[in-house]
Formats: sequence, structure tokens, C-alpha cells
Amino acid sequence: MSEEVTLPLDEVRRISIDVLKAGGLSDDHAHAIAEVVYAGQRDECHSHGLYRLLGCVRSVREGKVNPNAVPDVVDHAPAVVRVDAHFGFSPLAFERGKPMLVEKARRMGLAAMAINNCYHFSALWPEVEAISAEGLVALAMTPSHSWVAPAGGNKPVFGTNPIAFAWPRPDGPPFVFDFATSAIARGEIELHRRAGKPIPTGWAIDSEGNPTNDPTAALAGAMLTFGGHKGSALSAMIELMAGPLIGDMTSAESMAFDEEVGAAPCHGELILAFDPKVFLGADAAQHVSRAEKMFESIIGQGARLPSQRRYEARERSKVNGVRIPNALYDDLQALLPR
Ligand SMILES: NC(=O)C1=CN([C@@H]2O[C@H](COP(=O)(O)OP(=O)(O)OC[C@H]3O[C@@H](n4cnc5c(N)ncnc54)[C@H](OP(=O)(O)O)[C@@H]3O)[C@@H](O)[C@H]2O)C=CC1
Ligand SMILES: O=C([O-])C1=[NH+]CCC1
Repeated sequence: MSEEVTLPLDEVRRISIDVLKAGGLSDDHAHAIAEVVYAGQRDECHSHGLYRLLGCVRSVREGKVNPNAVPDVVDHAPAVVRVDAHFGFSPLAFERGKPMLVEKARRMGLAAMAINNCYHFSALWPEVEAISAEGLVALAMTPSHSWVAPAGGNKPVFGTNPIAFAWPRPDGPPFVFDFATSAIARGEIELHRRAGKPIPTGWAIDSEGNPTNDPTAALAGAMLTFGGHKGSALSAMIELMAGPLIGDMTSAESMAFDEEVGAAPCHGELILAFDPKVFLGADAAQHVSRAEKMFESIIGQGARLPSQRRYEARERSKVNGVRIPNALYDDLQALLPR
């Protein structure tokens, strides 16, 4: 018997919306969340695809998330948009704030959007990709829960703290990277646990501080930063810029706020948008073509660009649909109305 089920892309979106609505989320939230989950599964980013629906529904059931929250978009300063998510999930807050961020970036050259009081579970690349579709360069970052030990330590301080960047390209999809500043996203360790597979050395230590390949021990211990002290410093920067700078919680504060309920992390997010046309004026095309030379020199030697795998997966999924483990399919079916 196959251990995986194949779903056409339309079905991924339909299941997502149905599960979220059955879980009590408003129509607007269900659609906004479904789009990021759909995009994650389509691009074979399994740790932030359909699997995330389980955590979304659990977070609502635990009474933490406001499933009907209506985000408020505030014109805070000439180059700053604030969005108060009112303790709802972040995708709707991003969707509502993006037009003002884009408008400000086009006017000022550089603009920031601070999303506050949001429950955050999603990958960041759909957001930076959406901003780059407007011809802007984008950078996004967010804390999570304190699961990650600083380099040289063994007690969790940082979140898995992703950072994502997008650069629009003239003749194709943007250059995008998006990664946790931990060695890997926590969701990936959870997927290893669900599949009964060991994790590679270097991802985490157990609660005694010893290296571990056991995902359960890793989840109970501490995750490690990527690149040692370099990932650790970047992670600290994300705590600061998407935490105290925007008046929101650090990963440790978000963890305490959770009160061991196990909901999605609640905190802020910072998104920056730059308009190359304002920085470069009439010279924009010339400088963009120099950027293209850099991309060519990467690909030209057989190395790949970040996002290349994702764009290939996107095309594959359009033709073949997506494959998910039977166990995940069954868990999702169990959340649908009978
Ligand atoms: N909301 C939250 O709090 C959190 C969300 N996340 C999300 O988890 C996701 C996964 O993060 P993580 O586990 O760190 O992912 P990875 O360690 O797999 O890194 C992903 C990034 O690196 C690129 N990449 C991977 N391998 C290569 C390679 N050989 N050459 C060039 N580029 C490469 C990927 O491109 P490609 O996609 O093309 O493979 C992608 O941009 C992210 O989308 C992140 O936003 C993570 C932590 C917390
Ligand atoms: O995979 C991860 O590390 C997380 N995804 C959402 C919150 C943290």
C-alpha cells in the first residue's frame, strides 16, 4: 500500500479552506492562511505546507488565537506602516498592510511594515515574493519561540527566527532566499518525528546538552543555530528588530505568553521594502543588469540559486499535484466536518 497520497493543487486549496473554516476561522482568515499553506505545499516546502493546518486549528482550539480578528492598518510615519493583528494569524495582517507598504516604498524609496500582536506559523517567502512582484526589493524577519541555544551555550534563548529576501529580476521569477537562523526549521524536526526518522547531527542537542539524532529528544532539548556564532548573531538581530524595535515580544517572552499551551508563537514581524527606481532613477536598468551578471556567474558554474528548487517544484506540482503522507491526510480529514 502507498504511504503517500497524491492531491491535485485545487484540492490542496479546498482542504485548507475547509479545515480552517471547520476549525472556527473567519472566511477572511481561512482564505489568507490557505494561500500560504497552498503555496508551501505546491513548492514542496513540507515543513510549512498542509502540515501547518494542524497547528493552526490547535492554536484556535486552545483559545489563544482570535479567529475573527480584523487587522488594523495604521499610517504610522511617512515610511512606516503598522498593522495590529489583534491576536489573529499573520497572513491576513500582511495581506491588509501590503498595499500601504508598497505605496510608501514607492514614495520614500524605503519603507517598513511592523505587524504586531500576530500568531505566526508561516514561511516568509510568499510575502517577500509578493512584494518583489511589485518591482521592490524585500526583506522580512520574525522571531518565534525560544527553542534555540546561542552559539557556545546550551539553553534556548532564540526562536528559529527566519529571514527572507527577494530581489525582482527583469526576465523571470525573483531571486529569493528564506531560511531559519537555526540549523533547520523546527517544523522539519517535527516532520522527522512524525515519520520516525532520525535527524542529522548538528541540528540540536538533548536536554543534557549532548548532540542528538533523536527528534523527540531534540524537541525537548535545544536546537542549534546555523553557522555557529554567525547564525547566533543574526538570530539576535532578528529578536531585536522584530521584537523590541517594533514594541513586540522576543521569542522568550512569546514562549512565556504561550503558558505551555503549545499554540503558534505570538509576536511581531518586520518587513522592509526598497524601490530600486527611487535609489537609482534613470540608471536602474543598468544596475539591475549588473545584478544579473552575478546570478549568471553563480548558475554558470553549476551552483544553484536559492528558490530554484522551489520554482521547479512549483511547475512539477502544477502538472502532477502534490504528495503528502497518508498519516497527514488522515489527520486533516479528521478535522473536516463529518
Ligand atoms: N514563521 C516562523 O516563525 C518560521 C518559519 N520558518 C520557515 O521555514 C522554512 C524553511 O526554513 P529552513 O528549514 O531554514 O530551510 P532550509 O535550511 O532548507 O533553507 C531554505 C533556503 O535555502 C535555500 N537553499 C537550500 N539548499 C540550497 C542550495 N543547495 N543552494 C542554494 N540555496 C539553497 C532554499 O531554496 P529552495 O527553496 O529553492 O530550496 C531556501 O531559500 C522557511 O520558509 C522559513 O520561513 C522557519 C522558522 C520559523
Ligand atoms: O518551523 C519553525 O521553526 C516554525 N514555524 C512557525 C513557527 C516556528
